[in-house]
Amino acid sequence: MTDATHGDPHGSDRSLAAALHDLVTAIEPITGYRRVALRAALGQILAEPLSTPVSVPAHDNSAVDGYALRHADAGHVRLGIVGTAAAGHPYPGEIGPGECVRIMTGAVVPPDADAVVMQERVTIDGDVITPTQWPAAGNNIRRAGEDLQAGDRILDPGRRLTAADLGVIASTGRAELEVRRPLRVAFFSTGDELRGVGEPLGPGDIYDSNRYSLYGMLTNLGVEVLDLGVVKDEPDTLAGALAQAAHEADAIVTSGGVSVGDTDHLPTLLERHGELRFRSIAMKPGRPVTVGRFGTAWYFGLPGNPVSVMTTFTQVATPALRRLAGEAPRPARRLSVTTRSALGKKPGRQDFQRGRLVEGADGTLEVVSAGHQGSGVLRSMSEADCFIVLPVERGDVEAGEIVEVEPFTAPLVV
Ligand SMILES: Nc1nc2c(c(=O)[nH]1)N[C@H]1C(S)=C(S)[C@@H](COP(=O)(O)OP(=O)(O)OC[C@H]3O[C@@H](n4cnc5c(N)ncnc54)[C@H](O)[C@@H]3O)O[C@H]1N2
Ligand code: MOO
Repeated sequence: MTDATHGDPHGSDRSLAAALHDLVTAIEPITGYRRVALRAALGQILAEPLSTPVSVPAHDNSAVDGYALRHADAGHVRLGIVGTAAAGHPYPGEIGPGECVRIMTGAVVPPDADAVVMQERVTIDGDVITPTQWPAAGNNIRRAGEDLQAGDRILDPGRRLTAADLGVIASTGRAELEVRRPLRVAFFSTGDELRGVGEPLGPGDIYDSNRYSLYGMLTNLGVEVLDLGVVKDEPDTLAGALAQAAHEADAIVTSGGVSVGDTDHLPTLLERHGELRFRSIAMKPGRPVTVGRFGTAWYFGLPGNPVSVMTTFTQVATPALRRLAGEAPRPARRLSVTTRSALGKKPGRQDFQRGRLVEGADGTLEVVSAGHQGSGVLRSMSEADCFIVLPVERGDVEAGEIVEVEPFTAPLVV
């Protein structure tokens, strides 16, 4: 058959950046909010501005175990210990000239003291110390409010809360907060060749790996997942699965069936029963990525090749799902590093090659290729820790050239 018969839906590929900009602009975040206990907010999206009613720390306190003293006493050889301050047990009295207070890390610094000497810097004789090295005024004192000042805005709505955020919020005494309801994402694999793990394979069959990598990426994104299994390459069956998914979820992610073969029905179904926004991007792998809407649900049709699924999920679906979930924009972090490997590249598409960051001879970061770059070689993803992002117009890259990398991230660790 000729091109005239088939046409070329990829003929005028758009850049990923332009397509994403239009897509993210078109997406309105879901609504729906709930009040949750602090721990339940981990990985959820904050829906209110958070300010702190208290300063953190609340008081000037000691950074070390030692002795709180008056800096004006710097000439004194000997200081009498008049009391003790421990965390949670402030010293209630006053400190006069030539006096000091035994103080533990975290204890409130008595109002008369203006420096703390570490206990390793004194000699002790009964109730008397002799500093062997005088601290400068203010030394070893953590000032009230040096972390947060009462009234400070600490977090903005749209933030997906991390472990560090939970700690910061707890430090202000807050027990409950308002978060957005989680995004609900239905996903399924398409393909007559697919078998579930644990099943025997017939001739030409393969195991459905995409539903596992998708499950992992969706879960790491912090959304609620609805696994609709494997759907046959049959238009009515696919239309039924899409209708069910659109009914039950805010977004649908599928793998396979978006290219131009006789069993690739999804773009046509989207045109007929939904709204097709685009079905091709100048990216590799993942060119036939297909995006649109079914009913009220946003639809992401990821090309079936296992590496294409993971690449288009991170580069296309992730920013869109984040926006839909109500998360504030978070541009991918890219770094310029030297490539130790030569990289094959044809001009025409933006490449997302798989790489591994390594330490160069002078301690700087370098990247090596994660091996065979075929879009079916999933091992290259699992061995990689970054994408090597090569611009559309670039050709081959020689070892020693500077390239951009995008490290894979574990979003909820800190
Ligand atoms: N004539 C053309 N053919 C192809 C083009 C093109 O432009 N013109 N584009 C190629 C590109 S690029 C890609 S990517 C693929 C995408 O194809 P589909 O999305 O239609 O995916 P399938 O054909 O269904 O599958 C592709 C490949 O991946 C395997 N697969 C599918 N699902 C799974 C799964 N759940 N787990 C593991 N492996 C899966 C499938 O068996 C195929 O080998 O189209 C090119 N063709
Ligand atoms: O875009 Mo396809 O993903 O090159 O294999």
